[in-house]
Order: sequence, then structure tokens, then C-alpha cells
Amino acid sequence: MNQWRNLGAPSIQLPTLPSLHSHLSRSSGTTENFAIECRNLSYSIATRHGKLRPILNDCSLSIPSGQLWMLLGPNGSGKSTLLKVGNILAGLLNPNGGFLRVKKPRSFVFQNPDHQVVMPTVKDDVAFGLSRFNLTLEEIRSRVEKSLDAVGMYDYLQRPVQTLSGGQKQRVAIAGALAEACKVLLLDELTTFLDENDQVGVIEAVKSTLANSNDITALWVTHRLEELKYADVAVYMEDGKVVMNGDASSIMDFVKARQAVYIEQINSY
Ligand SMILES: Nc1ncnc2c1ncn2[C@@H]1O[C@H](COP(=O)(O)OP(=O)(O)OP(=O)(O)O)[C@@H](O)[C@H]1O
Repeated sequence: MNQWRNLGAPSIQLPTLPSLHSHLSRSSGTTENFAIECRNLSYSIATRHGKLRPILNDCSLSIPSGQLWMLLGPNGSGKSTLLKVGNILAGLLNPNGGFLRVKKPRSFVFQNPDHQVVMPTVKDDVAFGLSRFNLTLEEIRSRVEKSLDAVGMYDYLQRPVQTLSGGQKQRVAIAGALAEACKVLLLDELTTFLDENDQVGVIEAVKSTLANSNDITALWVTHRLEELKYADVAVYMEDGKVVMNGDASSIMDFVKARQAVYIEQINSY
């Protein structure tokens, strides 16, 4: 059973920060317009020596519905962990403090395309998660077709999944989430194993899905600076913290400046 299809876990409201929560409600009137909202979120793991090791430290983000946000940062900065905490469903991870709300239904799509598809054909794969809803065959067919159309994979309806490229598998996985009426897509480095064509195909599929829906939101983890131009907002993380968020060009400048400092340090040794 692939986990990305599990939907419907409750939003969590963590026990701390009552004053901050009431401040949010007061200042914005409502927080309902945010698809993902976290405030001062922390997550630690217990080490073998019984100590707590912080992985996420005081992270705050408010992502409005309908937007594509990208999460960048060096290896180990906590990007995937933040996404997994946002996925809370199936008890994947439990944060230790802060406030988190993620709109439902939400789906998590993983890095490796071969872990996304489970059924023999494209249409069966997209229909797979719909069996637990009380839908007629006609409704299932309509949802499968519409969601494949949304990611540009309608013509592949009958194709055996093993004949698809990595990027096409990722798009089928996203179609599966859309068929289940997913409102939040949590996308973890989907383009890592893809060639340039597939990379562009996947990100453009996500972008056009959001543009045509208005209320689907995506949080996209990436290492690729060239993908930033698709983002409404980009977030840079370091050492488990959100260091900065802003438009693509300001984050690009920031990352390049960070890289320049790093290279200078290496060269000075
Ligand atoms: N279950 C775990 N047990 C121990 N350490 C963990 C666990 N999960 C994450 N970590 C550590 O937390 C830190 C953040 O990991 P995470 O995978 O979130 O980083 P990332 O920014 O997504 O990295 P990358 O870009 O390499 O994928 C890393 O140092 C990682 O080793």
C-alpha cells in the first residue's frame, strides 16, 4: 500500500502557544484562507543516548490556498521532515510543539517514481484509491479521466504503468491524488531522478493543475534552482529553521550569496 494515497487524518492543533493562536485569529480575522499554516513548529527525535535532537526548530509558514510554494535548503536542513510533519496522516511524524493546520484532503508524493504506482494500468492506478468512496462506476471513470487530463496524461489512460517514464509515473501519482479531490499536494523532490524533459513535464503539470483549480495548494521540496521560477513563493531552510521566504528572484539571490560564501570558505582552507 503506498502511503501517499492515505487521506483524511484530522488537522492537528498542538497544545502550546494559545496566545499566538488567538493572535492569528485576531490579526487576520480568519486563518481559513491558508491551506498550510504552521507557527513555531518544532520536531525532535530521541537519540540512542536518550537525548532529544532537534530537527525542526521554530518553523513558521502560512501558505494561502491555490499557491505553489517551494522549499529549498542544504542537505539535512529539515525540508522533508517539515513535509512529513505536514502529512501527519498515518502518524508519520508527530511534532513536539507549535501550531499546525493543513487543509484536507492532502496527499504526499515521494521522490522515487517507482514507489508511486501500484496497479497494472494507468487508469486502474488512478482509480485505485477511489474504492473506499461510495462512487458509481461512471463517477470513478469521470474522476479518473478529469484528473489524468489535468496532468496531461489523458492519452495514457490504457497504458501499462511499467511503460511510463519516471516523470509520467509522477504525473499519474499526482492524478491519483487529484481524483481523490486532494486540496494540498506535499511533493518531495519529485524531479530528482528525472531527465530535463520529464522534470519540466511534472512541474508544469503541477503548475497548470493549480492554475485551473484555484483551491489546490502545493508545497514542493527541491534542490534545483531552475525550478524556482515556477514558485509563487520560495522558502529557504537551514538547520531546521525557516531562514527566509520571498519571491523566486530574492530567494535565488540569497541562495547564490550563501553558495558564494561557502565556496570562499572552502577556498580559504
Ligand atoms: N528518523 C530520523 N532519525 C534520525 N535522524 C533523522 C530522522 N529523520 C530525519 N533525520 C535527520 O534530520 C535532519 C533533516 O532531515 P531531512 O530529511 O528533513 O532533511 P532535508 O533537508 O530534506 O535533506 P535532503 O535535502 O538531503 O533530502 C537530517 O540531519 C536527518 O539526518
